[in-house]
Amino acid sequence: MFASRGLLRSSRRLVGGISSATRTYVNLSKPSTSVAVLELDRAPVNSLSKEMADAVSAAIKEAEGDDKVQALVLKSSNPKIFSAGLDITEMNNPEVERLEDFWRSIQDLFLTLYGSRLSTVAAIEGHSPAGGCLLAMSCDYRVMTEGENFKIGLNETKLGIAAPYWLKDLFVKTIGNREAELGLGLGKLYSPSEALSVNLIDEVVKNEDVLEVAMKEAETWAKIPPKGRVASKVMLRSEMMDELREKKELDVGWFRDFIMEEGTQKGIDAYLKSLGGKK
Ligand SMILES: CCCC/C=C/CC(=O)SCCNC(=O)CCNC(=O)[C@H](O)C(C)(C)COP(=O)(O)OP(=O)(O)OC[C@H]1O[C@@H](n2cnc3c(N)ncnc32)[C@H](O)[C@@H]1OP(=O)(O)O
Repeated sequence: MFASRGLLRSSRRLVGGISSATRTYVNLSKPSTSVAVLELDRAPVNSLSKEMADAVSAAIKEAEGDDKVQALVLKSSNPKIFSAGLDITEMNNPEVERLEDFWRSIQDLFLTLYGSRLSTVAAIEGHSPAGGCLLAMSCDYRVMTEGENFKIGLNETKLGIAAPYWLKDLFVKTIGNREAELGLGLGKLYSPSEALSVNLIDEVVKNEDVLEVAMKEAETWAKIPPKGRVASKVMLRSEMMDELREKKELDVGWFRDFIMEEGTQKGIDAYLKSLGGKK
């Protein structure tokens, strides 16, 4: 067994170039010469606030800055929650300017992770709804921990919102049009075995094995000569990324208008209150 926590702690270093408040949201380590590990670490549920999204993007770029690193494992500090997706409080009664900046940070995170020169392996520990599923789908390979109560998928419609067009495109690319119609329309959250059966993930493993399996997979990808590997990734992914780069501000406007609608706000407010039954 890979001694994940000890190893991460011993090789942990801080991400440079970002504020000290932001640093606390991610841990970047390099347990082997060619593989870096990026741990999401924003309690309680690794939700993606603007600062969290910026921290993850910065950490990916930092890992890319090391020429020896060819692969990255994305994991969680919480064994039951990979990421609860976007921080819903960012969309609840927001200041317009902050809301727009938040969305730009989410777009940038997607472009950074999906377009990384590194081979990326998601070690999906537990729940991974919505934006969590976006992180996982942006990777090259997905390993998820077993446990039929864990869920992954795009449940946006259940919050009364819609996934942006580029997330819909990524979903279609990953699981095909028909399954995406069902998944998006119903806001379906898949158990690990269901997710495997529709190719949303690539492997289901025991909780205690997830990092070891993800590391092994990352080492396999890291051994592929980077020139051809990266060129293939660019061929497969650049069209979608170019389109988003071109339409970034249009997409910001769509997001802002959608979120600021009174009906959307009512839905988000009710959903947030229902979470944990505490708010
Ligand atoms: C047009 C717009 C397109 C925008 C696209 C949006 C994509 C998104 O990502 S929207 C976010 C969707 N995410 C979810 O629906 C997940 C919601 N969370 C959960 O289902 C559960 O929290 C969980 C299954 C992940 C974990 O369950 P658990 O029982 O362990 O924890 P909870 O008691 O529910 O939560 C603990 C704590 O955390 C707060 N919280 C949970 N998720 C979020 C979140 N996404 N953003 C902000 N805050 C979140 C929850 O309210 C609890 O807070 P309190 O302890 O203060 O009550």
